[in-house]
Amino acid sequence: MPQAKTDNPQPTTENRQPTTDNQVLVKVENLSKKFCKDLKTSLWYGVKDLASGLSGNRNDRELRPKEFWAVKDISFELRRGECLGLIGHNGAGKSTLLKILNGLINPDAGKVTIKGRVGALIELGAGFNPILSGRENIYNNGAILGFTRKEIDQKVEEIIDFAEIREFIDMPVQNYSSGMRVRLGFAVAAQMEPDVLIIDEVLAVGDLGFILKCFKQIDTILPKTAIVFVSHAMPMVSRICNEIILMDKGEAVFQGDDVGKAIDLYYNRFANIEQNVIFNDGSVTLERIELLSLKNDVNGIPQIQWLEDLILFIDLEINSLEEVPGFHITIADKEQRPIALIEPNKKAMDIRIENSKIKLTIKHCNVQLSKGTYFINLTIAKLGTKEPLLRINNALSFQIVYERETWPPFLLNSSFENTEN
Ligand SMILES: Nc1ncnc2c1ncn2[C@@H]1O[C@H](COP(=O)(O)OP(=O)(O)OP(=O)(O)O)[C@@H](O)[C@H]1O
Repeated sequence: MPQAKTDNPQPTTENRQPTTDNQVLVKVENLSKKFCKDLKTSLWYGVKDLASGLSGNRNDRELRPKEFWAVKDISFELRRGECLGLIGHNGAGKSTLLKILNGLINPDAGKVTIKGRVGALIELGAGFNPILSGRENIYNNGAILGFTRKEIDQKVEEIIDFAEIREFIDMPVQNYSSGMRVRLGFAVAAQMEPDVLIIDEVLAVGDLGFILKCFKQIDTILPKTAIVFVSHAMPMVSRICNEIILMDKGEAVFQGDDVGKAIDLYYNRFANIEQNVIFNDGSVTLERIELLSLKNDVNGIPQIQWLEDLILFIDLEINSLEEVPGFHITIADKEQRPIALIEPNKKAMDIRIENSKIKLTIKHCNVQLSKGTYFINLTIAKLGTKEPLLRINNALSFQIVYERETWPPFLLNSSFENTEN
């Protein structure tokens, strides 16, 4: 049966390769892992596999009833200085892949070869003995990584300082908060100078101060380390990864160094978000919200070319209103973070009142939002107050089209024109 093979040299700092070394540290070849949806059937298959394994009659590449591929045919290589991001929706197979890399589970097909010392931060608290203190766990983990007691003695203070939990270091880990466990876990994994560092989701549990510290540490060790990083936080992925695999149902649906493109594909899955009326006091009804666009995508989402004008039409039916209301319009990005306000001023806004209707046209010239999907959130309030009449999130989604994939929300059209006096 194929095994996750970990080829660990004696973990001394002397045998580390120079940073310019192009040696492949993680090699994953056609890795597959299947699970069974039903425990009883799974146990039955286990017994059958054992018997057929003995007679050498096992077919690892076929699914039996109730089985599915959690990881299917994944291959990649990682060298020092490379950080691979694994992204995908819940259940895509990311953690299963990490667990195979870390030797926690065996694959059904394929092979993993890892060279050097592996630091892993896979599940919150995994790898820690809950009844031992933080300090004792540092020694345990260090020993598992192959360090001698003397070597750990030299590192332990650095680890405690990095984790910033000195006050609690002699308390049993089971009494730590989740953030404290992550701090200790990352400090051990990253400060032990691993050749390969495997990080699952858990970083998100840390507070911002600690996350920034982790980024700094990752930047420091990356030239000497190969990193595999799983996260749903795309800003984190884009910040540290230079390779990416987008997984879906265990398979790599996108793989390469175009991190922005993979993130865009990931988000496209969630582009069709429905309008969400948050508040409506009944005084106005939204009849139409539309963008002037020449093209729609396959899902009917209007598209605007980068640097084109954004022209927005809003028609309201007045039910009971004494004066023209104020319009507050925000643009949110794919993660629903508000990234821009459209402040309708007299020049860019045209308001017409026809019978019982308000027709508003807003024009914003030369849109410099970068390629991707955005959402318009609309609040209509009494003029000069914040008292809302109607609030709708995702009133409209639209796409900016451009050939360049960029992660930041703005791609500014910089030029030296008009800078000279
Ligand atoms: N031990 C197991 N037995 C049976 N099924 C399992 C087992 N471990 C994981 N699975 C299944 O394998 C699939 C992949 O799970 P995995 O945890 O790898 O996904 P993931 O991409 O890490 O998801 P998330 O983003 O939610 O963490 C899921 O359908 C999950 O239910």
